[in-house]
Amino acid sequence: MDIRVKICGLKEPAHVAAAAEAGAAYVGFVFFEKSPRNVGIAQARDLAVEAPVGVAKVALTVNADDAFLDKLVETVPLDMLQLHGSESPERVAEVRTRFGLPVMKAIGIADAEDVAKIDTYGAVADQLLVDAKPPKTAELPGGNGLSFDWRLVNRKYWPRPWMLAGGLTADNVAEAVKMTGARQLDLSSGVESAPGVKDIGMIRAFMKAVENAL
Ligand SMILES: O=C(O)c1ccccc1NCC(=O)[C@H](O)[C@H](O)COP(=O)(O)O
Repeated sequence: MDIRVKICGLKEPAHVAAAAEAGAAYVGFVFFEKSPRNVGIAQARDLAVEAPVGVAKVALTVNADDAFLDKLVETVPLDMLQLHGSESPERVAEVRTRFGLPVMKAIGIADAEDVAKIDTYGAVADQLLVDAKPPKTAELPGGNGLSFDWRLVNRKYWPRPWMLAGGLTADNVAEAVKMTGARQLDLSSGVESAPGVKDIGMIRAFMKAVENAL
């Protein structure tokens, strides 16, 4: 079984193309103004329209309201919405119904109590993103290049497809897959030469490391 990879925080068509060419199944666009990876709706539209056929285009939003999501889904050809804020299970269900796209809910993990939340969101989301919980001092609610203790999700089963995220790199991905059993992975910082600056060589190296991880 192949591992499916999502490369998040892409801002340039060449990086979207390189991710797809290297075998990424998903590409992610970040809508969060404080992020060095932030894109506007018009920019995301151009990236999505030019994306190679077959790669799934995911929009990452943080506690977005209906007006923003209306504009987003009307303008950008998307395959999935990723909710990366403190959206409640009720809000996840509402977004799923209202916008007619599969919804992936990110859950930040620092301890076993956080792991229990995955079951709650598993009842309402199409996919789950199991990510490191951001430190209280972090500016960003995700994309901080930090891993959590992978033993917390070792041999867990959830009734929804899930992705492992948080601090993945070409150097640690084999161990991450071995410890967690993840079959989908999501990363951003691990393929960047500086915050928000994707590196095609690092994208290729990560995808190669994933191929060798199984
Ligand atoms: O990447 C951002 O800047 C960002 C901003 C606001 C919310 C979430 C954000 N990123 C989430 C991700 O890119 C990934 O889902 C994940 O957290 C992995 O990030 P990384 O640890 O950098 O590989």
